[in-house]
Amino acid sequence: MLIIELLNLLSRMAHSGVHKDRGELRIHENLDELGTDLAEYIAELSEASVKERGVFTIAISGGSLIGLMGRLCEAPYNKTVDWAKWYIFWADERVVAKTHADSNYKLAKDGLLSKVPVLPSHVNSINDSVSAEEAADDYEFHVRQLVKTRTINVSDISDCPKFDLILLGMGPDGHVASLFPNHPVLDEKDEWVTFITDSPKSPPERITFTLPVINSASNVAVVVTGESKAEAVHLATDDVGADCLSLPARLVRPIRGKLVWFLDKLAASKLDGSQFSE
Ligand SMILES: O=C1O[C@H](COP(=O)(O)O)[C@@H](O)[C@H](O)[C@H]1O
Repeated sequence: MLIIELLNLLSRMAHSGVHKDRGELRIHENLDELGTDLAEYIAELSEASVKERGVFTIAISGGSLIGLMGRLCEAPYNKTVDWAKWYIFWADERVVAKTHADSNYKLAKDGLLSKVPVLPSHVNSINDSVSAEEAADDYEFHVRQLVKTRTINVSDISDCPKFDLILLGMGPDGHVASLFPNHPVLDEKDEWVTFITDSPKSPPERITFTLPVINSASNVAVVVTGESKAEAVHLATDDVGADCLSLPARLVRPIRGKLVWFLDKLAASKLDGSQFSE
């Protein structure tokens, strides 16, 4: 068993690298390998957090990420992960009913949460019966209560929540959570959760964690697949011109935490390539 784990690790390391402060890049041959590595990564962080603090606070996103987390619902993880210790949050949510096809909650419920024994009271979804502004305020208030009781850890350098793990996807335009290119919310410094009513991607009304919260997490993973996102991956992680420095995905830089990019070969196809060894 140990030898197999070592071989797996070596094969993974052959396609990974660390790019200065823009994080670790893990490049996978296909979606299957990416899904396996992602499940193992999440399970390891869960185990470490539960050991250290008795809980695991994880914020998820919507989109393709949820399907890529599917391995967690299978053996061994469905049995070995301490699901009762998980507290689940959303890094962003669309302001629609929880039963709506666009709801990130519904996506996660159908694809993941209904298949594992998480406690319903630990699933921290948004209030879907109020305006976007109120939903953001409510969600921030709720997160503040859980920081006060230290269910969610607190940053060592600010009053920000320090989630054990924030999982992000990325759009072809470089957006993460519901932080879109050139949007004023990228400059938000005080709020933990904010709202937008003009999302360039439907639906227009959303709430989102702000960059200070994302960058205060202990661990952030950005999970990106497909050729349509290759250019944005390059702009977010390679040495590029000053005009790309404000791409939302490039602004993800945990201050004290660890950043890992999970990529398939297609998403990695436009990387400069000099920063990782084959
Ligand atoms: O609208 C959103 O898009 C991003 C990216 O989605 P993907 O399907 O291209 O992976 C997602 O991470 C975010 O949570 C969602 O609201």
